[in-house]
Amino acid sequence: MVTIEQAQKIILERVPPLPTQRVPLLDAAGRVLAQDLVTPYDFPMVDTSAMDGYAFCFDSLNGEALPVSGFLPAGAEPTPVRPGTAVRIMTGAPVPQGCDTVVPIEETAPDGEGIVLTGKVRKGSHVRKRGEDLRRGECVVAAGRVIRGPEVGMAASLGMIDLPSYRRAKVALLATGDELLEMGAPPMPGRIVNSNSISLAAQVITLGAAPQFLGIARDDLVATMVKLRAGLESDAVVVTGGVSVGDRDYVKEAIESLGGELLFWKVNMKPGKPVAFAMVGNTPVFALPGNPVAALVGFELFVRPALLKMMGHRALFRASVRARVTAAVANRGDRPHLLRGSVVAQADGAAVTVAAKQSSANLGSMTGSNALVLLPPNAALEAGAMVDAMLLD
Ligand SMILES: Nc1nc2c(c(=O)[nH]1)N[C@H]1C(S)=C(S)[C@@H](COP(=O)(O)OP(=O)(O)OC[C@H]3O[C@@H](n4cnc5c(N)ncnc54)[C@H](O)[C@@H]3O)O[C@H]1N2
Ligand code: MOO
Repeated sequence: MVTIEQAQKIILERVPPLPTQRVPLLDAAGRVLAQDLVTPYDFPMVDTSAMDGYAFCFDSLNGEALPVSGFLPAGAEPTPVRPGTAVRIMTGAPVPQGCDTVVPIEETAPDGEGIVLTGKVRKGSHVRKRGEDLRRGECVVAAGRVIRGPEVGMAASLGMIDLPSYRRAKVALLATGDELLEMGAPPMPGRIVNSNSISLAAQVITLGAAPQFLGIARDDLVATMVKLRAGLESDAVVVTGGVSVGDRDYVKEAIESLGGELLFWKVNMKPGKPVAFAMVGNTPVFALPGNPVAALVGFELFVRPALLKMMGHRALFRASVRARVTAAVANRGDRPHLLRGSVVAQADGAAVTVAAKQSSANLGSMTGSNALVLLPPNAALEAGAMVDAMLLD
């Protein structure tokens, strides 16, 4: 049996990064940038007005009214401006030759055919200088950053239509168990609906990866091997159920019969002790327990960091906050217990309320929760004690 940290280390040492590819900007959103994005241009490309106002040469001011010689909206071609005159200019228009200063409309007053300046003016004011925002050759987004709205916007502003990014992991999901019913079937005594595959698929999508459903394998070695082999076409396989010590738990045997290298089985934690991890060729295979909460907790701790690493992410683990428990909690078992709870921000810091029912078969302990609190064996905490709560969203 390994610890949570040992299991994570073994997994992260083995999972390979996925290939990178250039993809259209919208498809790149949510992926990780594979190469530094470098601007081939200065931005702004020319000195540009930052205000709707008037542009002129500061040194030609002589206290007299300035005749206005033209109008320059954004997008128009600028023509040179004679010293001692001003041009009406709009925000975003290039500052024309002969001008170095802009005053906003509100700081001027009309005077015959021209204007007078009503406020104090500084030379060069309200002009965004060429290269002030970005310098040619500068890295504007570093490799390893997650691509979001601002990053695709930046790429578009450089004239690009695609970005080099890591591939989305294709994650095959296999459920095992004779008791399982297909989704949509009414649950009945002794039979349960396969909820794990859809739960895990939703988590996979949230990470920016792509789920692929392998369906349900009956409790039979050959049936499990056939489905598992189909999953090896994907970038990773996640199996649920059939990984404990039961007479019909065939998952480990199926992995090994396909030539897989079993790297660990059983992690010292609750829920989710019977977790196995294997490499079958280059494909990581995660065998999670069938209990729905154990499967989701196993996904959080082991599958999520692995998929993130494969997809080029640098931050692989969830953030934690120090939080006050709102009621006494205890772990009477001999395994570290990951309690599901709900963290809220309060005036005096974060508080976490641990779900009342913590059975690993009870999805209800997770549906209302947004955090996991690790309680060591035999720990007993009073209300108000401080814990680390790992935030799940
Ligand atoms: N003698 C022992 N028995 C068990 C041990 C043990 O150490 N010794 N460990 C227990 C723990 S802890 C867990 S967790 C479970 C995990 O067992 P398996 O991974 O083999 O899972 P199954 O037995 O196939 O299923 C457990 C449970 O989960 C339900 N299930 C299975 N698949 C799904 C699915 N796709 N969707 C929803 N629910 C599913 C299944 O019906 C069972 O109720 O083993 C303990 N036993
Ligand atoms: O590890 Mo199991 O999830 O305690 O039931």
